Amino acid sequence: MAYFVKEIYYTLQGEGTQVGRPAVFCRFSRCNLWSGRESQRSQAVCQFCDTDFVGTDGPGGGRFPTAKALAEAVRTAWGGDTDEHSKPYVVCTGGEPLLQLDEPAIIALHEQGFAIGVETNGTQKAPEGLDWICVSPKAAAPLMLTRGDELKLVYPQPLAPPERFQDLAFDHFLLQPLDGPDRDTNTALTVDYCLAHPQWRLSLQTHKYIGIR
Ligand SMILES: C[S@@+](CC[C@H](N)C(=O)[O-])C[C@H]1O[C@@H](n2cnc3c(N)ncnc32)[C@H](O)[C@@H]1O
Ligand SMILES: Nc1nc2[nH]cc(C(=O)O)c2c(=O)[nH]1
Ligand code: SF4
Ligand SMILES: [Mg+2]
Repeated sequence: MAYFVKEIYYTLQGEGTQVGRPAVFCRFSRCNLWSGRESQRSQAVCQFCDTDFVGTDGPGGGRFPTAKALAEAVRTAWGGDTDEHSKPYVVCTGGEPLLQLDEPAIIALHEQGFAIGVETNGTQKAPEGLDWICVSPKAAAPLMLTRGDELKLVYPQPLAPPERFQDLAFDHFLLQPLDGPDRDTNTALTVDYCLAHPQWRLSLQTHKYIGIR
């Protein structure tokens, strides 16, 4: 199977429990909850997306004909050491990565020495072998993935309050302020919710504050 990838680049994980960890970001094209076209945002199931995932024209992006070719491109983006002190890490995101990320890709990435994280909207089943699963539920989308390593809810979503997710089988529960024109207000609301409900921790999108991607 061929893989369609918007961009592949090396940066720091900006969000969630693994914040600050060097990682190759492999951003798959396409999402099942929005076409990616601005003209269709207001009709989309997920309307707050902060990401361009359309096409394959970003840095390091392209159509990769095989899992091996994809994994080699990820390895090239890592560049540096792969000794026992610096096991390489890839974050598969998108778009919705679980529309494309399959077991052959996971095997090929493991063969290149990578631990594999995924950022998913939780509407698809996850293939075997992932090392870190971050689920970020969207209010209007059915949640299929009800277990994983972290649940990272964008807050506030009036139709998806944190109470709906607090008993699911995740090790970490995070609230991430909804970015957009009301980011500061949403950050204050998120702080208040975490203070009142200490099961939840604040996840800031740190890369946006320090000007990295
Ligand atoms: C662009 S999504 C791609 C992965 C997957 N489709 C998902 O939604 O989880 C990556 C992360 O950014 C979050 N995100 C997207 N738009 C956001 C926004 N406007 N404010 C805060 N977080 C946002 C998503 O909830 C998700 O955790
Ligand atoms: N630095 C950085 N960290 C991230 N963590 C999750 C991201 C995503 O878009 O999935 C993201 C991103 O876009 N950039
Ligand atoms: S599900 Fe993820 S990639 Fe898809 S539109 Fe929403 S935030 Fe963007
Ligand atoms: Mg992002």
